[in-house]
Amino acid sequence: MGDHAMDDYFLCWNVTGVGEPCDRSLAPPRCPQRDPRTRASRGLPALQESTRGSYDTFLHWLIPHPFTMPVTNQAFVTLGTNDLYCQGALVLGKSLRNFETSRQLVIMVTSEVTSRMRGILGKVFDQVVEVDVLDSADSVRLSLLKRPELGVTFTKIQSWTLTQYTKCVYMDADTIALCNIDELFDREEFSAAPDAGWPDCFNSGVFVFRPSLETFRRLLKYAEDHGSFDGGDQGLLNSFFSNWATADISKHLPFIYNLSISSIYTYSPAFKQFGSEAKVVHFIGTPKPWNCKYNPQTKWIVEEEPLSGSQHLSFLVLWWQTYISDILPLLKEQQEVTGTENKFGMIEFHMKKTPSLESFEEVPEGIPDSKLPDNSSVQPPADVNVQDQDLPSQLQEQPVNQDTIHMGLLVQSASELSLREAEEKLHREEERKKWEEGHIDYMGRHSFENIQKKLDQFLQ
Ligand SMILES: O=c1ccn([C@@H]2O[C@H](COP(=O)(O)OP(=O)(O)O[C@H]3O[C@H](CO)[C@@H](O)[C@H](O)[C@H]3O)[C@@H](O)[C@H]2O)c(=O)[nH]1
Ligand SMILES: [Mn+2]
Repeated sequence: MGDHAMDDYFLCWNVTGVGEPCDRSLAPPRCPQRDPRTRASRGLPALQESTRGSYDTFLHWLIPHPFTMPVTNQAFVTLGTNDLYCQGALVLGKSLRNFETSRQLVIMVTSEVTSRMRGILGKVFDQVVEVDVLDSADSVRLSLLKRPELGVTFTKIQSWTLTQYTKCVYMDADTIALCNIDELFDREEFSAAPDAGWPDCFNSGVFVFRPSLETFRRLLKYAEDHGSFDGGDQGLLNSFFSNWATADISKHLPFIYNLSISSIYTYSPAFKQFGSEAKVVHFIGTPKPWNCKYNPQTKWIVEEEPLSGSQHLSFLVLWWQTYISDILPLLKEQQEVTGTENKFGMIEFHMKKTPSLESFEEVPEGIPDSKLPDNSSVQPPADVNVQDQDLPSQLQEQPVNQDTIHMGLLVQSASELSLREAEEKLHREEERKKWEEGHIDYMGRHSFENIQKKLDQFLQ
């Protein structure tokens, strides 16, 4: 346990008696756990009067609580080099917030991330830090992995420059937390979980590290001298922290902190046995959740090619439910702040088939509960064969947030959601606007050759 959190923890332990961990239900008033509205929205029972009046409660009100006291010198860190990956980062950030992390949330972005997206990221993350793109430019090795885009993941090593923090947990933008995972800060650099494909290597989607300019410099030098055996950051980091596999078992994070989605079907008995203990799911490889299509009516993934099993799909659905209940409202807020004429314009971009917008301008008051979207469970539609008991417990209950119901209704009326199409459409609109405003990229996208190519494609 690190730094400030340590003192607070011991204070609490001394007061409540050694051996008796703090009772979260007795947290001080500023703890959202005590707020009846938060409790109701998360499906928690209301606190009983008797627990409020006890001597212990009184002491807890006076003494900082270990679970809610912010630890400002430690952070969860993620990376988004474009608006699509940032959508993933938003879901990750919100999942950490929903489970009341006491650590700071930081996202590193690169120049390609739009100001619109940075504004939204600022609502979830404590810090949005611009970093330079580092690219391994190692197309030969990356093509072995069939993922040419992963060279850009070298940018991840910029995490070591965040020296305002003493310890950090890096998490890929394609991960989601299923519970509070602050205990990861008890670990030391360099801790990570085994990679499902080659368990003597760690997976670089979740790791504990200590920012240091010296380590950053050494990593850069190592990259220059040796490159990366897989072309991405994972190869580089595994070579750099090469004694991870053998030196210190405490630096092996349990697999449940980085449950690779692929292992659900490559070792399904293990998933059956241990899946309910999962704390972080990692949507490694493809497709990423934001590249899948989601149908809000059936509350299930639209399968264009058969995907890998219903448990896999359940996690994708969980991602989408978090997106719909926690991220879409932020997009709407942002829209209102920036005062764009079309109130639901941005939402429209997130729908494949959008019914007429007028019908959503006002959501009628007093809609019976039965008509409200039921976000309370992640279940496949009737024709999808999955046994309830096969699903991890986290997937069987999803909090309903009263504030998101309007948005839920909006989204429920769309037949399919696709973030990729949404972003592409938005990008095209922005390009058109730039062109109309006279910002023409004569040397690049709008060069004569490119325009000629487009015309040829069109005329074919
Ligand atoms: O265009 C991109 C690509 C990646 N990322 C970031 O880099 C991370 C890693 O990329 P991802 O597509 O998630 O890679 P994985 O499918 O998880 O593949 C593996 O291989 C990568 C390259 O070595 C490692 O970075 C991953 O941690 C490892 O799980 C993402 O989550 C993002 O945070 C971007 O921001 N933009
Ligand atoms: Mn990843």
